[in-house]
Amino acid sequence: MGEREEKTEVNEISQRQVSIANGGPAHVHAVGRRGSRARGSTAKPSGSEMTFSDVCVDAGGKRILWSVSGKAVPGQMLAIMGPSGAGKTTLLNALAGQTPISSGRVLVDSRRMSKKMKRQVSYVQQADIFFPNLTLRETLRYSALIRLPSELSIRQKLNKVEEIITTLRLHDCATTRMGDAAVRGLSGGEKKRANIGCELLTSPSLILLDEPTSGLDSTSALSLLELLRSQLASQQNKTIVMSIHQPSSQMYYMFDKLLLLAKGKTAYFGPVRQAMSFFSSVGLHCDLQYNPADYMMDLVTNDDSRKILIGEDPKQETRPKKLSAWQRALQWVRLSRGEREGKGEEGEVGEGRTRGNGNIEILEYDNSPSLTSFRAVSAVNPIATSEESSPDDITKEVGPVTMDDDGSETSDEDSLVRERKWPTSWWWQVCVLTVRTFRQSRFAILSPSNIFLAVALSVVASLCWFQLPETEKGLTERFGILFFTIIFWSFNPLFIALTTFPSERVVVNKERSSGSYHLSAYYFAKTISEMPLILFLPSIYMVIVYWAAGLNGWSSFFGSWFFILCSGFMAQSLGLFISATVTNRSTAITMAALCVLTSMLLGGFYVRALPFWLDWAKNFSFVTYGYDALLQLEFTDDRRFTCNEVASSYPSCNATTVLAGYHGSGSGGSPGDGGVITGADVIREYGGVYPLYVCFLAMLGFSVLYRLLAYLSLRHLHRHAH
Ligand SMILES: Nc1ncnc2c1ncn2[C@@H]1O[C@H](COP(=O)(O)OP(=O)(O)OP(=O)(O)O)[C@@H](O)[C@H]1O
Repeated sequence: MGEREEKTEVNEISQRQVSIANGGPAHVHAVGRRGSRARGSTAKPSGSEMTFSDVCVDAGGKRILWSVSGKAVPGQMLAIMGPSGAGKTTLLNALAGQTPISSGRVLVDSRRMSKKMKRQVSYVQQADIFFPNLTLRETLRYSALIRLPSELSIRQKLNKVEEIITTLRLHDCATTRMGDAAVRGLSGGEKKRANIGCELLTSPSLILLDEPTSGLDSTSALSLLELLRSQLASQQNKTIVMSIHQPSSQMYYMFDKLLLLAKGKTAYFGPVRQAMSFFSSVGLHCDLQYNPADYMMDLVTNDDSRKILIGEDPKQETRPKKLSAWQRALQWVRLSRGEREGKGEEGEVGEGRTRGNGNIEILEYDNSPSLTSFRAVSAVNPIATSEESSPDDITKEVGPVTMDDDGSETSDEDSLVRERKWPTSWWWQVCVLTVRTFRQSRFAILSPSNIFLAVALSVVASLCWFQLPETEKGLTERFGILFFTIIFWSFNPLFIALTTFPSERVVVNKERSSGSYHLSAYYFAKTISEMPLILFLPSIYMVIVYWAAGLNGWSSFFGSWFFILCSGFMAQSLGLFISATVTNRSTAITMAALCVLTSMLLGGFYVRALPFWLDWAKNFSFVTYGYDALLQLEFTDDRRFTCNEVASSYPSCNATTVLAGYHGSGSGGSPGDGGVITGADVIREYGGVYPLYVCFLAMLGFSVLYRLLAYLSLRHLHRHAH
């Protein structure tokens, strides 16, 4: 490609991205443009046309979807209906590219969905997954800042958010927190609209929604559907595909097309208004008073009618397949079309058996309605009308498809729709995510309960170890307070990470699956933003307890503070690693408890003399380095501890005998200085395994290692999930 052509393409892409974001009538992005071109129209901004043919999905060792086909076109709403377990969510996941399909094709504007194209398809999942502590406006703003292309100014992005808030009538709750089970926030309906709003930010050409009305009262459900119909489908000409359980008749007739599923198979696909005629034509008559959606649900849950519709046969794996009413109707259309067009051999139509041309298989009609019913079906069914396509024709409509370098099929116009891989730069993502994570995490880390815990334990510790004397009693008590401090400020960040990260990971997975940002940007932002937060509570503790206990002066205070923070950072990193690797929460807690208790045992307080073959293990305890550093900072060379009590009983008092009294062990040791033990004596006997700088480097090294492993684990899990 020449330089000039390249520039033109870059310009096109920039304009397209800006227009995508603006979502105004002037926006004609390449996908839509191609779709429009295909239909010979360029005037209207266009959604994307989605066709799926013979989609089969297997999971857990069984087939969940069986050759499901359909088509959704711009400006229309396609409803996917079916009883619980029919495969609606599985189909939507497959259409959104989040579940691999075993066979068949999903095409958007005649191209198979590549990673880049996934960004033009918005998928509003059933669960409303948000950060509970952010307000609705904050949620939309951060999403806009990251997901809208960098060609737009911040002001334009924020304006887009306000537009969405207005469109979805969310003004009244814009400053309300999203909330979750623990924190009250937006109502169910508001959350649904917020969920849709987040996806609308990027002005997608195709919107997939999984049961957006579930959990809503009938008025809210109707108003949500009206909004989707009028604002998105009619005004903005978007393509909407939505699964829905049991709509009222008013809601039902808002859809253009219906795909009815039963046990993973197609029971009907076509215009909603012709569905009832189709069912009548195969002998399934409906009382006019009946809500059509309710009636269809009855049909696909009733064994007899379902057999007619999907040709269910328990032994179908081994016996020649019975064909469903739908398949037979389809075959009839193919056959009659072949006859009309005079292609190939003329098909023979028999009472119980049909033999067709090259395209038509041998069919068995078992207990089936007569062929005349199928003629009737063809008269009412969209598959037989000229302007609509049957699922079988869907693949034929698609132009030549070739393979892209990323392994996805692409057509010759693909170069026009090459999107930049990420809408914003890595650094921009880090900046926005840092602010967002800070705002979200401050509620989790600095929650009232965590603040209360820190203050309460500071007070209790201060009372227990108030103004420790510089005697042998104070000396041994100092071991206790230092060990308690290091353990407390390791446990706390570790368990905060364990309890908060799993829910955060769900949101990140959702955002990452729509290609919003780099995982590394999120992870880097998380590390930076949480640093000041994890420093805050230990700082309160240190200020209170250190001086209340009368520990070793200013320089040791700052040193100890620093090492407590390092220890907290290291423990948080370990917590992240565990919760990123072990997705089951109770297993993660068990793992964490194992790590913590083992580290405590090996940390140098409970067991002074490990067996020689286990001595190396203390290097992997996350308590060892922090405790060792605190001992060295407390027992500096200039400290003097008067040991009169011990000296009166044991005239040859030395550091070993005093400390042995505390620890219940001790052997030999250097002679003391009469009744005085120095800090140097203590360190020589019981601390100072590693110099301070080694303690620091070890803690830093372990923190980086745990974080790196957590990152790799997250990346692996994300790739595995998608
Ligand atoms: N990973 C999986 N392993 C095994 N079975 C699965 C898996 N995913 C889905 N299924 C099964 O596939 C069927 C269809 O599930 P799906 O969630 O698509 O149904 P649905 O129509 O969306 O149901 P609902 O309306 O209750 O949400 C169900 O019987 C479900 O148990």
